[in-house]
Amino acid sequence: MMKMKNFMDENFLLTNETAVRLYHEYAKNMPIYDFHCHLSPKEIYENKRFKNITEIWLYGDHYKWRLMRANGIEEKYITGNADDYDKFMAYAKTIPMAIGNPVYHWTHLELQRYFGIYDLLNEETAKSIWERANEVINHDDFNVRNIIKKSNVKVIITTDDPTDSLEYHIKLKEEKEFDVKVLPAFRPDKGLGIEKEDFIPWLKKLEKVTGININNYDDFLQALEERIKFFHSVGCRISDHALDYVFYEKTSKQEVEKIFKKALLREHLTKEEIDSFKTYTLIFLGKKYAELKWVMQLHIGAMRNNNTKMYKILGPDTGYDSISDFTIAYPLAKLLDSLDVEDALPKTILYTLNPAANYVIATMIGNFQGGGIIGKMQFGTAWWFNDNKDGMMEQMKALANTGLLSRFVGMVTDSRSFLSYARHEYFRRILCNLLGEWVENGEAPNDIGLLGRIVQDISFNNAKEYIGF
Ligand SMILES: O=C(O)[C@@H](O)[C@H](O)[C@H](O)C(=O)CO
Repeated sequence: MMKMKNFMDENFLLTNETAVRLYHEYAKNMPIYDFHCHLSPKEIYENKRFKNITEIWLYGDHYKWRLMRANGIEEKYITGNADDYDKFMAYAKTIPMAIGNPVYHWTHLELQRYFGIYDLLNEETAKSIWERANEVINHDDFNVRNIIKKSNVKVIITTDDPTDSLEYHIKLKEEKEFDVKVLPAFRPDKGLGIEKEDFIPWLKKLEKVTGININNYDDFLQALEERIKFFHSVGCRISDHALDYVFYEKTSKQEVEKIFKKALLREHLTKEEIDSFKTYTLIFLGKKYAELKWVMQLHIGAMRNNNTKMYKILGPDTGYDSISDFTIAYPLAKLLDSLDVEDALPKTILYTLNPAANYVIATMIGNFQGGGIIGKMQFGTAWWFNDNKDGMMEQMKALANTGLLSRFVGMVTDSRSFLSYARHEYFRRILCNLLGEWVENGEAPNDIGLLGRIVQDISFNNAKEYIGF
């Protein structure tokens, strides 16, 4: 008779002795290097406190919002004006129905790690958990900076528009007593969105922060370069691009200059013109990133804001995105090759939202490794709809089957919630179990020292070496 494992105990997700050793002896106490998230540097600087568990959990997390909607919860209890206790009760009603979803695990991991609560969250336990969690939250020492330090986070890299003042990154950098590095990532999506309604208004913001009047494409590139230099001066060493589809159009600067002029006049642009602008501009930026030894992140394959009605009410990043199924291999190879052929391809992390493209990405990075840089090209961690047990396993197995899992820069929270650092624990448990299974099946040597080093490298060391700081 097989012995049933206890629910989410100290060996959660660890199914063999080697995995248990790898997690508890090597992974568990490694610090966190979270190089992609959407946390507010302002809230870190101001050392934000929270009024209750609803504010922490439900004010910004569209992962939870999607589950609540699927459970028939009315929007007023999700993003609407219901009171916080009623929102929490609605969430407590949803969680028991979310078994199998990573949010079910994350919810209970966060209750355990940050509140010492080991009960299951459901309608019966909700009132008690609300009271006990809020009692912890109401303590003076329950603030953003202590959450970060308790989570053993050493580096946080946020997601920042080129026109951002980076005011709070600069203020945090000047503070010596808070030894966690909070650094910006250069995310110029709005600068590549020439087809979007907010492109011209965004150019006005770019003009304002740079003092450069943008009357032509050269002015535009000069302004972008100014902001890259500014971000670099504040400690930025990484960029980030959301490529909802992968574009590539062979073009010339002269062609793009004409396209840019048309955009300034708000004239219609063809798909070919839009993609020519995006291609040339991304290649320009990639060269700048390479010059500064920055990392370039490409988040590929999201299909965003699919619900028109709700987008008009709630705006972007509110749980109405999904996976697109554009083919990416050819344009992505041409984009990367256009940089590589000029020895201007920066260290690059490729994320795919479509897991069907896992092996496209895993094999693509092998086309451009080299330059004496360990893991120059990276297959980014299972992203968004894939940051679950299956998705993480599949991404790591694809990487292992085609490249070097040992050189992987590992997990990111990619979150808007300060309690999401439990996702690193979740990932590390899955990683240790994967390696442990290989050992127990005789597919990997029982060399706990070697495997332990690989686990610690993937958990922290590789990202630190790859990005810096
Ligand atoms: O950076 C992105 O494009 C995504 O991470 C996006 O922000 C999404 O809302 C998210 O946070 C997924 O976890």
